[in-house]
Amino acid sequence: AQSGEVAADPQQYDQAYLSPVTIGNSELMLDFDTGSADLWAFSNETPASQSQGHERYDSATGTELDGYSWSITYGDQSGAGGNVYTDKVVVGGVTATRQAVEAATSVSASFSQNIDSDGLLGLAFSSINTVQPRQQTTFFDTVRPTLAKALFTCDLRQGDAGSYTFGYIDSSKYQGTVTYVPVDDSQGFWQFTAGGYSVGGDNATSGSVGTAIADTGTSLLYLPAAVTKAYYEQAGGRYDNQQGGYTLPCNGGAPDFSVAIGGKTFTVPGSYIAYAPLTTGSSTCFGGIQPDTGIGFSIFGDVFLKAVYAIFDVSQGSPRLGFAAQ
Ligand SMILES: N#Cc1c(N)n[nH]c1N1CCCC1
Repeated sequence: AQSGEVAADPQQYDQAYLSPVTIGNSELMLDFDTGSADLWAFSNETPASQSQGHERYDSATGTELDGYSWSITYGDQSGAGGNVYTDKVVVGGVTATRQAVEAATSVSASFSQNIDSDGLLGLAFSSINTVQPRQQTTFFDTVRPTLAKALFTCDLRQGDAGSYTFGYIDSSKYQGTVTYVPVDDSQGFWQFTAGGYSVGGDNATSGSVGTAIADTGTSLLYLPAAVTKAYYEQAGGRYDNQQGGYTLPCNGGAPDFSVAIGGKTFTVPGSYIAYAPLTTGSSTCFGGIQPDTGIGFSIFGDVFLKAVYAIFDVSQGSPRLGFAAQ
């Protein structure tokens, strides 16, 4: 049975985390994304004008799936599309011998400009993979029958290298016990229900967050508008229409944010919520908590995930998420 571990290296401000993946004879840095289900890469088929500075997958090592294509648009309106091959993919020593690899023939500007990232490795459910005419499986779903345990874990850190593991839980990476909650995979996401919250450690947990997804591909923590408003009232923040979100002082006074999941409380340090200065040297920061208005559910992105050890587990038949304090 296979198991393995791969580093998750943070980009500036922990905007995304990138991990080394070998595809055929190419080694690329991919953004592991539990919020999508396509494994795609810059490739020899991506126009040079769009791929300056990126490592590229050389599809010569793959077997083309004739007549297959893919096209994806993310919530931030970025996107990519192209052709499909099968090839050998290795992540932290875990090998998928015939993994669907989606070679980009076109990528949107934000992908071209982010030269650290050579593509994405989707870890949501394969039901939302975009390959046509026949949907393909994610790397996790491809290797799952060969794994020691049918799960992967995520240990993201603030401003430091974290890791993903496949096939095993590393108990040295968390403190205390793991709290598991059921996952509703009907929309293809790692969707769960979050409970009451509190700001700044005041134990009067109020309200309830509700339906949420665990999404490593999203930088911030998107919460219901009322919860977000309550946080910034205590944090001394304000909604800045020009910035398109809440901002707050960078000065280290931001209160912690706590949320109950499975009856256990998990806390995001205030320092994670003073996310990044509006511009270099500014004493006003863009907030790491933003309203989830229009999304349809809350998104527990990297701002939350780097405060916990997360276990994405399908070993029990129906899927579940495990959280433990880091
Ligand atoms: N928007 C968005 C988004 C998301 N909710 N999960 N992953 C995302 N992206 C991965 C690369 C670009 C955006």
